[in-house]
Amino acid sequence: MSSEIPTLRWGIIATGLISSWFVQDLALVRKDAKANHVIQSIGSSSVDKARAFVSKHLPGKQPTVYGSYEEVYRDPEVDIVYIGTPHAFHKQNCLDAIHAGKHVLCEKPFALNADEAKEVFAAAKAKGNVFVMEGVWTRFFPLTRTLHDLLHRDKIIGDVQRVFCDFGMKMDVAALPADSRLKNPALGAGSLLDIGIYSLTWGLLALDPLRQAVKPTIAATQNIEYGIDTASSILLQYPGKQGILTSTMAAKTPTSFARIEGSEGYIVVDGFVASVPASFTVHSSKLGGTETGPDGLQVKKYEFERPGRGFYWEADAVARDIAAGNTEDAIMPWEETVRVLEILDQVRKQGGARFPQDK
Ligand SMILES: NC(=O)C1=CN([C@@H]2O[C@H](COP(=O)(O)OP(=O)(O)OC[C@H]3O[C@@H](n4cnc5c(N)ncnc54)[C@H](OP(=O)(O)O)[C@@H]3O)[C@@H](O)[C@H]2O)C=CC1
Ligand SMILES: O=C1OC[C@@H](O)[C@H](O)[C@H]1O
Repeated sequence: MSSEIPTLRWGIIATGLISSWFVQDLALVRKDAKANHVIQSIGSSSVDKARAFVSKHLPGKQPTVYGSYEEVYRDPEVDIVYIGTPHAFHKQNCLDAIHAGKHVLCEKPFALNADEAKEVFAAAKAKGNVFVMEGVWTRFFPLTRTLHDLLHRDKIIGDVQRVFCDFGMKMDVAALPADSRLKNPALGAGSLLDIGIYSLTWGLLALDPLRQAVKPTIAATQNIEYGIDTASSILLQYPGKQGILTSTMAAKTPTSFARIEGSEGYIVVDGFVASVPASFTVHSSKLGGTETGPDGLQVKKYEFERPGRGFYWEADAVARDIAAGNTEDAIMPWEETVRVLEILDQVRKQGGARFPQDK
């Protein structure tokens, strides 16, 4: 790769909440940017929606606007398609973009189940030379990378033994319209794929980040209401270590936390706003500092700045991968997307949440 930072031209499909967050972040001026991001075109179910999206979220910019997704796939000025549609459309959107020869960054969850994800990756492999990644943005945060290194490179709390993680949102499912992406099973609704995926992500990052351990034993239970899981609890059992990973759409107030326990201490990840933590605190006999907590362990808090929301970290990684000729990213490779979806499939099998698209 040359010393110049790469430029990537994005075609955005769908003009909902996440697409607005994504483009706002990519439009930020950053002094430490690792790539230039150009919002080249916007595709929506209606050209008026696309125009309104641009004037609201990209003032002063003039991307090409389309009243369909197909025109984005066909746009020769677009290098990569960002997919911000509801879960149930991800597979077909990915296949269509790949078929047109575009790189793809697809929002989480990558697909409804592991079979769908494998179908997309097979298509990408057959096409050759297209980069595809699931946008699990929190994996790319400096906070997450630092936590990963402290846990696994420095073994700052010794051997990881247990992980607790909860993500609770107040979504008032009863009041949502039947066609909401958060309520309609045909759109992939439910707590598990929408927010439980984050709890599972923290669990896997702590317990088995490199997919080296044997596959875990899974025990799971789900509240099924309105035909979807409104709450899910997962127990992941690895030899000598376990994760307790939960999600609910019925929290009284939004709650999120993660606590990772090891043989020499523990780490509390906190300051969450929805899926995003602000800091973590290490309590350990291995810190080498002087400040100690009531439990006699040394204590160190790690805090992180996050201008905007933080989508540019995953976008920069994607741009650098593409410039380097990679078809997968090392932090979120295809195998990891499949591992996560296989666990989610197993949880739904035990818990009872079904999508019409499941075989
Ligand atoms: N990384 C993160 O923090 C977050 C990720 N997400 C993920 O982003 C994706 C989209 O979520 P979000 O932006 O909240 O969803 P929204 O409901 O806000 O937007 C979805 C958009 O998809 C398009 N769409 C196409 N078909 C349908 C349909 N049948 N019903 C509804 N919308 C449709 C519409 O855009 P148009 O009419 O322009 O085509 C719509 O605006 C999901 O995969 C979700 O999990 C969501 C929130 C946060
Ligand atoms: O990814 C997400 O994180 C935040 C939630 O509000 C949202 O529903 C979900 O898709």
